Amino acid sequence: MIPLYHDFTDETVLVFGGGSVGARKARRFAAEANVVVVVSPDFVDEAFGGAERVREAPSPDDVAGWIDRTNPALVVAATNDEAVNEAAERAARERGVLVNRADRSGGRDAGSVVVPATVTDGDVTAAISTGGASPALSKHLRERVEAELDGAGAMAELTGEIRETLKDGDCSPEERRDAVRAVVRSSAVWKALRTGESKPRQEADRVIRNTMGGDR
Ligand SMILES: C[C@@]1(CC(=O)O)c2cc3[nH]c(cc4nc(cc5[nH]c(cc(n2)[C@H]1CCC(=O)O)[C@@](C)(CC(=O)O)[C@@H]5CCC(=O)O)C(CC(=O)O)=C4CCC(=O)O)c(CCC(=O)O)c3CC(=O)O
Ligand SMILES: NC(=O)C1=CN([C@@H]2O[C@H](COP(=O)(O)OP(=O)(O)OC[C@H]3O[C@@H](n4cnc5c(N)ncnc54)[C@H](O)[C@@H]3O)[C@@H](O)[C@H]2O)C=CC1
Repeated sequence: MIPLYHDFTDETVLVFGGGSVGARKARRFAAEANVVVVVSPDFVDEAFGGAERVREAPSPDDVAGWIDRTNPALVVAATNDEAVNEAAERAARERGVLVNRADRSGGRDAGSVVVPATVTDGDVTAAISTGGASPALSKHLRERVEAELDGAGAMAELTGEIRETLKDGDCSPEERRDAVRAVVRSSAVWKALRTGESKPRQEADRVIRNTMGGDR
């Protein structure tokens, strides 16, 4: 499997199953997707991220109709009824719609989607999957990576600005690459971004001056 980031901004996500797994996936996708619809005969007492909840218990034969009516980019099969999850997977696949089986780890068909554990800081996103082998490990590693990514969003923003400034200047692409590499490696810049004790841009400019001066 190859991780690819998918933009759901203008898309619909259709979730079957209103248990805690359906709720977690609904919250995840409602943070970005235009519309998230959860179809289930009952709903656990948890947040669904503002998703639309439809109280129905579709039979395996009914599932395709829901996909046709809502026209989703992704179907999440998160019921505790294997036949319904199976039908959702089949109907989605027949229509060329992405499908996430929450009740399956191994034996995936081509085109299936795994929801990874995710850490986000600003525009920076890290995703962790164990190929389905151990979701608990994905969660544990996500918690560890969270600390590592602290300040990464601000670092992306700062070095994004620096790249633009250097592109407008008269340095060569090699000099620009070395300067940006030095900034992202600088513990002084990271510290400034994380603590606010000094000005990140000033720290970065100091690092760049040293780099441009050949002091590497
Ligand atoms: C294949 C996959 C399909 C998919 O859902 O996409 C899948 C499948 C299954 N999960 C199961 C169990 C658990 N899942 C979690 C947690 C998460 N599960 C997530 C993803 C995935 N889970 C995909 C693979 C990801 C990968 O490759 O690693 C995360 C990362 C993302 C998310 O769901 O948002 C989220 C952590 C989010 C976070 O915190 O960051 C916990 C931990 C807990 O609850 O504390 C447990 C209990 C402990 C355990 O069993 O490990 C079971 C058994 C059910 C049973 O026994 O009945 C199955 C089905 C099976 O194994 O057959
Ligand atoms: N991917 C993951 O992270 C995890 C996956 N699982 C798997 O996902 C499945 C769901 O887990 P939970 O939410 O904990 O289960 P749950 O039993 O709490 O919830 C299942 C939901 O599906 C609903 N449902 C039943 N028939 C339906 C139908 N015909 N149409 C629509 N909804 C229907 C139920 O009413 C219930 O709301 C489990 O079968 C389990 O194998 C479990 C834990 C974690």
